[in-house]
Amino acid sequence: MPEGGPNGRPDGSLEERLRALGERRYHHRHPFNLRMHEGALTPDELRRWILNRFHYQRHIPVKDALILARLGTRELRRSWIRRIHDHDGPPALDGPADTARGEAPRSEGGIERWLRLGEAAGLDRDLLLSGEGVLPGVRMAVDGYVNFCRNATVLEAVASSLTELFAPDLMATRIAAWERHYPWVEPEGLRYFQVRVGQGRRDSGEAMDLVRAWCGSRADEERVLAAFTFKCEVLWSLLDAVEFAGRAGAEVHDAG
Ligand SMILES: O=C(O)c1cc(C(=O)O)c2c(n1)C(=O)C(=O)c1cc(C(=O)O)[nH]c1-2
Repeated sequence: MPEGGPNGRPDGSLEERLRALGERRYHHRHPFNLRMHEGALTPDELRRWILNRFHYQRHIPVKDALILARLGTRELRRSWIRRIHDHDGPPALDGPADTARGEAPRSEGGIERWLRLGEAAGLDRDLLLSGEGVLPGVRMAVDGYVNFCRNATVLEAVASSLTELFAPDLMATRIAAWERHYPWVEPEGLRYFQVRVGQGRRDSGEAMDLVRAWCGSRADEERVLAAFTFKCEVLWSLLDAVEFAGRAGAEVHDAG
């Protein structure tokens, strides 16, 4: 695990470099997102995005568990574990009784809210849970992210979450665009994004503090920027796959 400690450079510099990189490479610029915001997506395209993004969502707590296992102190683990609860829902205090019925508890968490987003757009939760219709390129992108968090240094793994510096603003744009252009999606479905705006700000702030404290050299900063770039490419590839499926061969891999 990297040593903590100040890096002797102005605090803003690394964050400024990350923000400049994200301005160019984050998926807010992807043509699929631009079409989403303009209101140009068909219902099938929007549903395809929701279904494929669910594959990403359900792997976020998996990659966070991989990071958690590699954090070296109680304090860091106590803080990071919150991310898993945010997605999977709060801990099941009554233990196995909660899951003895063989079904996941329905207490709220991001995964449950995403399933409700699917339902609000007309997608059955069992379809999302089945994984049917997830595009090959999306599987590759998500595998890439999980494996990165498994194999890279913990500094790089945490740095790869820093795309979340940009997610809250993108989600605010998305909420406004969906209310305006896709009123057929029941408003309850937007709750995932409404809750996530605050969580994303908090999580990216926490990750930025850790990365700043752990960067001991210019070479570390370059590793952080490379990890961030890699994650931008994960998000970009995911949307490439969704976009392309709409143009060719959609019937092969499409849920509908
Ligand atoms: O909808 C989006 O544009 C978007 C982007 C990102 C991101 O930038 O990684 C995340 C999320 N959403 C998200 O919902 C989420 O829970 C999340 C966790 C993480 C992460 O890397 O730990 N990124 C993101």
